[in-house]
Amino acid sequence: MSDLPPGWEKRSSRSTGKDYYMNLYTKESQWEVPTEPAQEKSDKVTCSHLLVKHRDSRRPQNWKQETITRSKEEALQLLDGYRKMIVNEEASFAELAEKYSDCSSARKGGDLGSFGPGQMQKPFEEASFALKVGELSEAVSTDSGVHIILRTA
Ligand SMILES: O=C(O)CN(Cc1ccccc1)C(=O)c1nc(-c2ccccc2)[nH]c1C(=O)O
Repeated sequence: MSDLPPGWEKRSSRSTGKDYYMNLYTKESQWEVPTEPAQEKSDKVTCSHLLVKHRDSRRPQNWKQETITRSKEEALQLLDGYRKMIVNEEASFAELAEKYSDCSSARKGGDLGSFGPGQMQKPFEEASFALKVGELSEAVSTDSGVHIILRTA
């Protein structure tokens, strides 16, 4: 089968038997074969993230006013579990970010909107700009904590 862009997979409709395509990360589905977006040189990306803070985070407190005492190792293990649930389609990115992210963007399912170079901490920016649309990052560490990032546009 021809390669599909990251996150997409081919399904066949139970009712009509027709093939359709589902994006595992964004949960969108469509009849047309998804193609790589035109490689426009836009200097912005749109991302969502799930932040797990730890006791060495610059501000070890979350939007629920809880003080964070977990170690970085524990934070990475938690994050790995969330990433597996998303990739295995046990939950959507937005659901887990809303429930578990220590960032105030949790209330928006982790959505950060669009940003250009120079706006985010360097490790976060580099990871975000390396993602294709629909792609989910591995764990990324910043002064705020550890993150997984989903590029949505
Ligand atoms: O790093 C710090 O000294 C404190 N911060 C920065 C911050 C604090 C409140 C709102 C937004 C950003 C955070 O810890 C933080 N960083 C983020 C963050 C980091 C990278 C990308 C997007 C958000 N969110 C938060 C948060 O509490 O909600």
